[in-house]
Amino acid sequence: MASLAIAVVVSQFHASYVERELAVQTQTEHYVKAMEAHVIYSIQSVDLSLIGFANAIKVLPAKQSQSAGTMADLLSWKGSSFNSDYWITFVDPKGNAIATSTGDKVLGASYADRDYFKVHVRNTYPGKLFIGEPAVGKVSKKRLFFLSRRVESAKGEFLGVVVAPLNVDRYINVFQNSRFDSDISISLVHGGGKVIARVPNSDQAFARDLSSTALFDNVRRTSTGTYKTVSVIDKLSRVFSYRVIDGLPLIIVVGSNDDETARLLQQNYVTAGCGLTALLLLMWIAGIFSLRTYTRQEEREIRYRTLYSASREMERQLLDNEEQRKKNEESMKQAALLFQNSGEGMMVTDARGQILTVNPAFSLLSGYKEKELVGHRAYDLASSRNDKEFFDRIFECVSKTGYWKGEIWQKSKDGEEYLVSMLINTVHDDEGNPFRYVALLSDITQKKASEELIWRQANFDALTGLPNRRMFNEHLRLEMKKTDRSHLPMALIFVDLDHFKEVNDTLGHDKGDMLLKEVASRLSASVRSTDIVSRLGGDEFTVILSELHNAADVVRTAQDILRKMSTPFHLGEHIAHISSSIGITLYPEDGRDAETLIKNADQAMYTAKEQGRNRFNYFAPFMQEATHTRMTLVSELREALQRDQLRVLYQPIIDLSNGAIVKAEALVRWQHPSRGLLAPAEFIGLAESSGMIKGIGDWVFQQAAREVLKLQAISSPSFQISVNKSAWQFRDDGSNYQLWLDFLRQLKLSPRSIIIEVTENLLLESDRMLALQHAHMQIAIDDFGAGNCPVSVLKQFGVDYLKIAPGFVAAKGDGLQISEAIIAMAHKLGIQVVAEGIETQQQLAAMTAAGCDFGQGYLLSKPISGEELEKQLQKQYAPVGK
Ligand SMILES: Nc1nc2c(ncn2[C@@H]2O[C@H](COP(=O)(O)OP(=O)(O)OP(=O)(O)O)[C@@H](O)[C@H]2O)c(=O)[nH]1
Repeated sequence: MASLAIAVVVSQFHASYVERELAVQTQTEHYVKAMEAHVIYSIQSVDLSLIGFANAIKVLPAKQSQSAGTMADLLSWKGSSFNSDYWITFVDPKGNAIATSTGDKVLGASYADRDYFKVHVRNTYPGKLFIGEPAVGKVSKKRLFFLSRRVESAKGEFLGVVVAPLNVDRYINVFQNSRFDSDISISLVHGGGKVIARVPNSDQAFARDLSSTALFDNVRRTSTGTYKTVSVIDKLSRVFSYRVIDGLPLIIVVGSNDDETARLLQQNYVTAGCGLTALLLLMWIAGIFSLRTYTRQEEREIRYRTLYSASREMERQLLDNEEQRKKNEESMKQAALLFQNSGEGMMVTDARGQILTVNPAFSLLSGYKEKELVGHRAYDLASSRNDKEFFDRIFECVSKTGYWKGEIWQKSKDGEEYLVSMLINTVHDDEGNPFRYVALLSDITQKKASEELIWRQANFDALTGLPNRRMFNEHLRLEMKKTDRSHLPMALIFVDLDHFKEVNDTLGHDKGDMLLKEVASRLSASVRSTDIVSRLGGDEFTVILSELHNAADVVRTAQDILRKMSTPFHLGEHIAHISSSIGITLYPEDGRDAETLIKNADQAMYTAKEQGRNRFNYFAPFMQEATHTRMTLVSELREALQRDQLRVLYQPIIDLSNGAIVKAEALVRWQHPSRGLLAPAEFIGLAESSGMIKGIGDWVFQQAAREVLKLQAISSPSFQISVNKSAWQFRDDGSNYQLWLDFLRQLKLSPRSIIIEVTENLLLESDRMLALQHAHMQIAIDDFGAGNCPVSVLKQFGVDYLKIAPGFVAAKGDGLQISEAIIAMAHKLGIQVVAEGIETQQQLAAMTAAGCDFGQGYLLSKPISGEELEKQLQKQYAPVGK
């Protein structure tokens, strides 16, 4: 029983010993992990600053990276965030300290012999952090170890080394505070062998070389482990756990004093051997002891766990930090890459606006190389188009918000101005003062130009450059508002050219365009610079006379416009004579809104046309009625064709030699449901202006063709009907000639059955007349003598008939002589002549005597229906016997 009890006690104490040894090992391992986390964390945060500086120096212009002043500026910027644990020094390529973040005078101190400098000269750590051996600082006399990085220019040239000396006291304090047991030793050892920091005995241990101790025997075998040895520093036997920090030349070593374990074990064995008598007592004591041991162990266990979870937390933070560091490093690299390769121009200035650096895209944009710009004021690059107020506004905005975005005209090296969209951002120092301004620029000259073009096209008339209808509407509303404020009336003037289409018809569209341009400049010259001239379209212009002080100004302007429009227009080799009709309305007198004013001015203008053109008219309420009638008539005319209200009447044309009806002129009439039979003069103008003339013209042509078929059957195949074609129809694309010919072919009618009556002026539209001639339709010149057609043109176009204007036919004396001259001339040219408007026997006799070929007029016959004409022809051709 006793031996069993002893065996139980011994085995219990042995188990307790093993457990304790394991516990000591676990404890040291936890320490190692926790301390490692702390060291890595601290080194990485210092390294981030080094990377930041290396990158900042990299983008500095070459001259500045060698300037102690600039470097001191740059380092001192961050200086405030450093505590006394570390600082940063920039060492030039020769090893001389140039500047330091503490602002200390380090000039002259040479670090060329330091390992952390030499490795970077040899470039054995490209792009990597180097950790130098611990040493006492040359100037500070503190115990330090060193982190350093090589600094290169953007082109890879060696610019120097940034070094952060770290005060080892920082680690000593942390290690000291982490120890909850004075048995424990914690050391940070440099990979080269020298102790950086150790507790306890920090003074003795600093820079002590451990490269030939058991630690390095173990380290050379494996990067982490546990071993037992007597410390060379304090001569105590310890269980040491160590770990080489991943990727860094640093080793964390934690030792636990082994003496207490040995002593406990020995004591337990002796007690166990004291005999059976003491067994129960022993068991009781041992029970209490082991309870105490367990209690102590439990306490420790809790502390280990706490420490362990702290170390895990640190590990986690470390991982996060590592990620953050990588991200930061990456984003710094990307920022540098972006700066160099961005398509957008970038410029960095100091707080006073002096350029520090620009990127290649900026050089491309401005034409200046970086070195030509550094040190100059950013302001100097702006074009003189921007005035001082503009810059004042920018500075005010930047100083208030730190930010400005807008468009600004710049001037390139070769003097060319270009527009950029610019974004200015401020970089502040740690005290919140502006430190740098970063400007991003992109050239928007082209974009702006095309936007402007689009805007111009949308708002201005391409031919004259005047505001178009859209812009006019905007101006009108604005001017009305102005009037509301100033209480000075405004006049809206509509100007429409008289018979402008004849210019197009006779001289061609190009000359018409020239005339419109000239009209635009004459109108602009008739008004004040504050008045607005617009072109609404076609030959329709408007003038807004704003803020009128004197009502007489409107009349004066209208008269001036009338005079200027009736002054001959020199269009190349031609001279055109036109006039204009003007409508005037007043705001606010005649209408309160823009639509009403526009309608009023249009009505007044239309009345001026009706009253004989070349005049101006003020709007009066009765005009509304007239316009209303006109509008109604237009909509009724639209339906007239479908409702079969149009009629064609035929006025016989007599062969003056024998009195026979040999031809007829087709004349259209509108059988209006309430207004009776309307003559062409009452609706053809409307048909032309509303675009209905083509449909009506085609319909008349078809009616005439059908009728001539019947009339030829009754009389002779030579019977002809003439149809009038208005100038408007000739301006059409010409495709309807083909339709007409097709129609004649369908009816098996010769093209010669139809005569096309045109005015003299139309004859000048040569190509279309030739097309007609080609189609073998005959041509008659209507109202001959009223226009100014050169005789040579008649011959040139193979005109078949001249119709003498009724005015000459009716006239006696000179008028008769003119008719005789026309007849003689026509006959010489092989052209036959029709006398129009014969109303009396005398006129008939005179024309017959003058040798005129054909006659037409009320004396001979009024226009009659197709059936009536058929009857008359039947009578004329009835066999003589009947
Ligand atoms: N050359 C030219 N002609 C145009 C342009 N725009 C419209 N026109 C023509 O301008 C003419 C305007 O015709 P209207 O005002 O109806 O007729 P008008 O001959 O001036 O006769 P009234 O106004 O009744 O005196 C039409 O023949 C259009 O084809 C243009 O840009 N250039």
